[in-house]
Amino acid sequence: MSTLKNVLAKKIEEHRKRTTKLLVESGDVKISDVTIAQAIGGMRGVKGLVTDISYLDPFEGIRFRGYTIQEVMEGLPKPEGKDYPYVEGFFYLLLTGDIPTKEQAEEVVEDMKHRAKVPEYVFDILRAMPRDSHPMVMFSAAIVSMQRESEFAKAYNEGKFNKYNSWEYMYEDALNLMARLPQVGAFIYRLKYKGDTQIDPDPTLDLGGNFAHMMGLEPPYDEVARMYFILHSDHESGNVSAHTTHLVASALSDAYYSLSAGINGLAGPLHGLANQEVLAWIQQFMEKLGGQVPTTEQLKKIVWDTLNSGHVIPGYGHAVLRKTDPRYTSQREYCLKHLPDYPLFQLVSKLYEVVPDILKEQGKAKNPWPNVDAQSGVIQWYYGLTEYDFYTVLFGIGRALGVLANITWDRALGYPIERPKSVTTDMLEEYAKQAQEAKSNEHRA
Ligand SMILES: CC(=O)SCCNC(=O)CCNC(=O)[C@H](O)C(C)(C)COP(=O)(O)OP(=O)(O)OC[C@H]1O[C@@H](n2cnc3c(N)ncnc32)[C@H](O)[C@@H]1OP(=O)(O)O
Ligand SMILES: O=C([O-])CC(=O)C(=O)O
Repeated sequence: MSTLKNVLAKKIEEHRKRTTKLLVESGDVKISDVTIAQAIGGMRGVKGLVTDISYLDPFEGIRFRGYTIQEVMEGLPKPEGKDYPYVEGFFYLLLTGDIPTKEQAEEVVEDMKHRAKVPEYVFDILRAMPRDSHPMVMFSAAIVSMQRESEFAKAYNEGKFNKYNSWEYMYEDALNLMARLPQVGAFIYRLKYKGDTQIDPDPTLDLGGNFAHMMGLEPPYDEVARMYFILHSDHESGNVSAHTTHLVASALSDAYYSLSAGINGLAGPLHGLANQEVLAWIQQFMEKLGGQVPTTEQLKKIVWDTLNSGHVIPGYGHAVLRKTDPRYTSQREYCLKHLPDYPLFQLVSKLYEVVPDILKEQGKAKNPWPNVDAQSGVIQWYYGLTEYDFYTVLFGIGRALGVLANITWDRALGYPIERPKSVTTDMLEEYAKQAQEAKSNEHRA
C-alpha cells in the first residue's frame, strides 16, 4: 500500500469514530433553520453539508484543511528550483489533512505517473465530436466515457461493495482520474485550437510540468499550472460543482459519473465559466473602443451600461464571500511580480478600482468585491493561452482535486444518499399565514 493510502486508511479509521459519536450522542442538535427566503433563494446560508477538505469564511476566504493559500504555497514541497508546490503533494494534503514530506509528495507524483495513461477510445470519441463543441462539453464527455474503467463500479457489480471498503475503490478511481485529466485537457486544447497536433506526455515531469508540456506552453507556464490548479481546487461543499459531484456520488454513482456531472455545473456562467465571461466582456468593449485602453470615466460608463442592460459584471460578487477573494489576491500578487506592466493586467486592476463602488451604488449585489474569476484569465492570456473558452477546462482540472477528495471521504464515512425535502408554494403560503396569525395573536395578548 502506498504511504498516501496507508495514512488515509488510518485517518479514516479515526474519523469514523467521530462521525458515529456525533450521530449517536448529538444527532438531534440543531445547526440551522430554514426560512421561506432560503428555500426559494437557492438555500443560501443553510448549513446542510459536511466536509473537512476546505472551509470558506465569508471575510477571510478559503482555507484548505485549515491552511490559508499562503501557508499552502509556502509549506508544501516543491519541484527542484520551482516556486509553486507539487499539485500531487497538495492532493495528499486535501485527502489526509497532513502536509506531506518531499518524499511523500514525490511518491504520489510517481504513483500518478503509473495511472496516467488515457485510453485510446477517449481520443477517438473527442475526435468524433463536432470541432466547434465547447471544450467543457468535450471535457465532460471524455470523463464520463472513461466510466468503464471504474474500479468502484467493477467492485460493486462483483458484489464486493460494503460500507467499510468502498472508499478504497473510490480512492483508486479518484487517483486514476486525477492522473489522466491533464492529458485529456491538453488533448482537447490541441485538437480544437492547434490542428490536432498532439504532444506526447513526458514521463519525467510532475502533473503541472507535464500539463504545460502537453499544452505546448513553455516554462514558467508549468508554475502557472501548479498555482492555478491548487487555487481552483476546492471551495467547501455548497458550490455548484462540488455539491453536484457530491450529490451524484451519494447515489453510489462512481467518480466518473459524479465528476462529469460536477463539471457540467462548473460550465455555467454564474460559476466556473465566469472566467471565460470576464475575458469575453473585456474583449468586447476593447473592440468597441478600437483596441484603446479605456479611461477610468469610460470604464465607469461600460460597467453601468452592462448593469443597465440587465447583465452581471462577470468576476464580481459571490454567494458566500463578503470581501475580495484571496484567490484573486494571490493571482494579483503573481501579476504584480511577473507582469506588472502588462496592459490587460492594468485594465483588470482598473476594473478593481471602479467596479466595487458602482456595485455598491447600484445596491443589489451583496458582495461588490472580485472573485477568483476576475483575475485568472489575464495570466493565461499573458502566457499565450488566449482561447478563453478553454479556461473553464483549466478550472475543471483544478476543481477535480477537491471534489474527488470529497467523494472519497463521502464513501469513507458512509454518507447516505442525499435527498432533501421539497414543499409546494401552497404550503409556503400556509406557513406564511400561520406565522402572520401567530404574530397578530402575540400582538393582541
Ligand atoms: C468560481 C465561482 O463560481 S465565483 C462566481 C463566478 N460568477 C460570477 O462572477 C458572475 C457574476 N456574479 C454573480 O452573478 C453573483 O454574484 C453570484 C452568482 C456569484 C452569486 O449570486 P448571489 O449569491 O445570488 O448574489 P447576491 O445575493 O449578491 O445577488 C443579489 C442581486 O445582486 C445581483 N448581483 C450579484 N452579483 C452581481 C454582479 N457581479 N453584477 C451585477 N449584479 C450582481 C444578483 O444578480 C441579484 O440580482 P437580482 O436581485 O436582480 O436577482
Ligand atoms: O463558492 C462558490 O459558490 C463559488 C466559488 O467561488 C467556487 O466554487 O470556487
